[in-house]
This record gives sequence, structure tokens and C-alpha cells, in this order.
Amino acid sequence: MGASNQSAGRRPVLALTVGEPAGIGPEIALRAAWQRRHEANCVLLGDAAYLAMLAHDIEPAIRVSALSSQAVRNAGLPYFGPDRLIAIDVPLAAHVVAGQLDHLNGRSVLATLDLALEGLKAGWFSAMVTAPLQKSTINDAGIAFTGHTEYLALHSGTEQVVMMLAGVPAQTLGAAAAPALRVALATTHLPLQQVAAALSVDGLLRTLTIIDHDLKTKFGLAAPRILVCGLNPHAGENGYLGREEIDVIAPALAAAQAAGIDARGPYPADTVFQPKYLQEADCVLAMYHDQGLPVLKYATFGRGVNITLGLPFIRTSVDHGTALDLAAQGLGRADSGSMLAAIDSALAMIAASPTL
Ligand SMILES: NC(=O)C1=CN([C@@H]2O[C@H](COP(=O)(O)OP(=O)(O)OC[C@H]3O[C@@H](n4cnc5c(N)ncnc54)[C@H](O)[C@@H]3O)[C@@H](O)[C@H]2O)C=CC1
Ligand SMILES: NCC(=O)COP(=O)(O)O
Repeated sequence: MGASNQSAGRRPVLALTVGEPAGIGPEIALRAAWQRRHEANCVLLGDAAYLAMLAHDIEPAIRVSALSSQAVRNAGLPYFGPDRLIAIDVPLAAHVVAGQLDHLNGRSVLATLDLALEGLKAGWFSAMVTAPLQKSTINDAGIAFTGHTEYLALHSGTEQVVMMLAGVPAQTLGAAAAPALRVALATTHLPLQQVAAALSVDGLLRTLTIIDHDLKTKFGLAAPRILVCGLNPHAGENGYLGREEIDVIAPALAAAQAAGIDARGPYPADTVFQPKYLQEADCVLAMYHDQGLPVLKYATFGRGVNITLGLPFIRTSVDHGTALDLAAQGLGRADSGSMLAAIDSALAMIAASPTL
């Protein structure tokens, strides 16, 4: 999957799904794609007429040319220069009111992901970058959906993937070779009550194997160092505050170490995010969503990137959601920084893994 469509000298082609139409996704996708038009050929996947209208309102200089998906299927994706953005039309069912969700548009949002998957398989795109969607709207449209991460795994036939967010913390911004904070998750969008039961020795070993493999192949790290959090307070306090560290996490770590993976722990989650530990690490593996992501967002919000490891193609995304509150206030409120970072990360990963 993901055969490269690059020719010498051409900009990498990225599929940009524009996300929930009533949120800030279409605006930040247009702004970021235009800002990076000399570095990447960002092909927007969304309602082309809506995107052209929005582009004009953002900045009249932004030109959007529409293509139908059938035309691309028939003749391939034509190469365009940086004087315009391309939108492959995925029509919406209902008129968009900024800030107001409409479940009638849920299927169209999902269809943009399907088109990106099709295009990655067909070699139209080298990577996909996703703007935020509203998970509840897709469920309201009658389709069970927990997130891009799970959907892309399922629809690319990938048994297990790993969600990882990365960003450069504010205090090291601007420093030469500032190290990124990377936080991966052992479980993704799961009710908290189900987290402990979802952890297993085999599952954690697979997670550590995917992180180790992808940090080597997509990030160019020769020997990734992974610090692993415990699940319970004080990493279980020798079993007095829970046994998952003893029964599940430590055996998974031993198996990973035996396989040559530099994974250490389990560390109490409330101590591992100190500079003393982080400077010895390339990634921290948290056991669940709200154990790891608040730390990452506190340190890097607005510049962070969400990356799905383990997929047979490159997928990056923003570190934030649909921000309906901002969308409702009109254009120009949302920060496109994370979308730019998601594009830049995808480009860096393409450069680090040209065979993908
Ligand atoms: N990759 C994705 O598709 C993601 C989707 N979501 C979805 O987004 C929806 C809303 O989630 P919330 O928890 O409300 O988080 P949110 O990130 O949409 O909003 C939280 C706060 O951050 C602000 N904010 C978010 N993005 C911003 C930006 N680019 N510039 C300036 N301010 C920004 C918002 O105005 C709000 O005050 C949910 O349905 C959630 O599932 C959430 C995270 C990622
Ligand atoms: N908090 C991260 C998040 O919700 C993103 O999920 P996904 O849609 O990228 O799977």
C-alpha cells in the first residue's frame, strides 16, 4: 500500500481530509495547504464547492480546482504546480452551518477517509493528513465509530496500530535540535472502566514492537528508547495498589527486552514525565488516553502531531479537535499550527522512509 507517486523534483502528494465541515477542519486544512504549497502538493478531500467558497473567504488568492473522484480513478491524479490547490470532490449531504453539527454529513466525512485509503493504495498519495472530525456525528449518522486510528486500522487490514502524539515542548522551542516529546498509548478510545482488562502481555509486546519498528523506519532513530508507564498509582506500589504492573506490564517488558527492544519500566506515570527521565527517552508509552495526552497537550498544544504507527502507510493528524466554538465565531480564530506540523511531519516521514 502507499506506492509512491513521486517523480524526481516533484513535491510529495499528500491527501488532506478536511474533517467535520462545521468545525475548524476545512479552514485550517486550506490555510495550511496553501502555506505549504511549495513544499507539498496537498490534495484536499472534501466538498469541492464548499472548499472553493471557503478558500475565497479566507484569502481570494487561494485557488481551488475541483476534480471528481471518478476522473482520478479513470485517468490518475494529474500533477499540478503550486499556483493552486486541488480538491477531490466528496459532496456533503447538507448545507454547512459553522459550529452546528449535522449528522446528515457524517457519511460524507467518512467517505473522505475511504477515498484517502483508496488513493494510498492506488499510489495517488504518499501519505494522508487528517483534519479533526466529530466522532459523535458519525455515530449519530448510524455508523459505529471511535476514531480515525481504529477506522484506518480496520480498513487497511492492520491488526494492531499505536496512537502516538509528538511535539516540541514550549521551553525547548527554538533550541538547536530540540528533542520532541513523544507519547504513545497502549489503549486508545476506550471507556476508562475497560482499560485494565484491555491490557495483555501479548498486546503490550506488539505495541512495543510497533513503536520500536516505526521509530526506526519512519523517524530514522537507530536505537529507540521507550519508557513505559505503570497503570496504577506509584506503578502499583509492589502490588499493594494493583497487580497489572506485576502480572502484565513487567512480563511484556521482559519479552520486549529479550527481543532487543530498549524498553524500560514500569515507571509511575506521575514521575516519568520529568526532564531527568525524558532526556533518556525517545518515547513514553502511557497505558491509556488521559494518562499520556494531557501531559503532551500541556507541553505542546497547537504544535503537536498525532501519528498512527503500525499502518502500511503514513498518517498524521492534528493534536486538537473540531473546536466548534471557534468555528461558530467565524474565520480567523483557529490556529493552523498543528495542521502545519502534521504536514511537516508527514513530509519528514516520507523522506525517512522512501520505500513506504
Ligand atoms: N483528530 C481528530 O479527529 C480529533 C477529533 N477530536 C474530536 O473533536 C471534538 C471536540 O473535542 P474537544 O474535546 O472539544 O476538543 P477541541 O480540541 O475541539 O477543543 C478544546 C479547546 O481547544 C480549543 N482549540 C482546539 N483547536 C484549536 C485551534 N486549532 N486553535 C485554537 N484553539 C483551538 C477549542 O476552541 C476549545 O476551547 C470531539 O468530537 C472529539 O472526538 C478530538 C481530538 C482529535
Ligand atoms: N485525542 C486524540 C484523538 O481523539 C484523535 O483520534 P483519531 O481520530 O486520530 O483516532
